[in-house]
Amino acid sequence: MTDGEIYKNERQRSMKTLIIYYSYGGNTRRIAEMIQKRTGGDIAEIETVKPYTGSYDSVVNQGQREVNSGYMPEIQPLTADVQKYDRIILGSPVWWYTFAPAMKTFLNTYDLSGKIVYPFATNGGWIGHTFRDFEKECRGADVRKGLNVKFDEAVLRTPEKEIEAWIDGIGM
Ligand SMILES: Cc1cc2nc3c(=O)[nH]c(=O)nc-3n(C[C@H](O)[C@H](O)[C@H](O)COP(=O)(O)O)c2cc1C
Repeated sequence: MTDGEIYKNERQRSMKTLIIYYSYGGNTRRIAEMIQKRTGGDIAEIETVKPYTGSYDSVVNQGQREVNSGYMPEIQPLTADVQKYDRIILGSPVWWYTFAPAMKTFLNTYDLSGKIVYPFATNGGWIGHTFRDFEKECRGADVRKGLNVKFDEAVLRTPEKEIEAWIDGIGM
């Protein structure tokens, strides 16, 4: 290894990483916890002040209205101090081809400039413009290649090996 490579590795190891996720049905939480187990990073959940209630179909319809209008639901204050971390792993379900409105609120409330961001999105196979939107909304951050995690309802379809390879690429 060259001195430059050693320096880079050391720097990467000393960086502090926070996993931040929103999950309505539990799929994104499952992946966030998988990442947390493998990396030992800290973890924080984005929660809306007013929970989504009613049937799945009514939430799907409400989500469509919210995404189309750019609505940002109020969220609880995050339990972690984002400013203490150099790297942020951001997870959201895909809602109508982008991240969930609660993630939009988060990105418009917290400043991620100067940080390295690794996004992941769970979805049923229609990711749309989710990763482009992460790049746009994480203003001033260095947004790295995202991970697309496919589920059929609660059944994980993306091979765990693929998820693990992405996590290992973060280099913690
Ligand atoms: C409001 C709503 C909109 C959704 N829109 C999409 C979509 O555009 N594309 C897609 O592939 N899946 C879509 N889904 C499915 C979810 O992205 C998928 O089930 C995800 O894994 C759920 O994550 P969670 O359990 O963490 O909430 C939608 C689900 C909901 C509730």
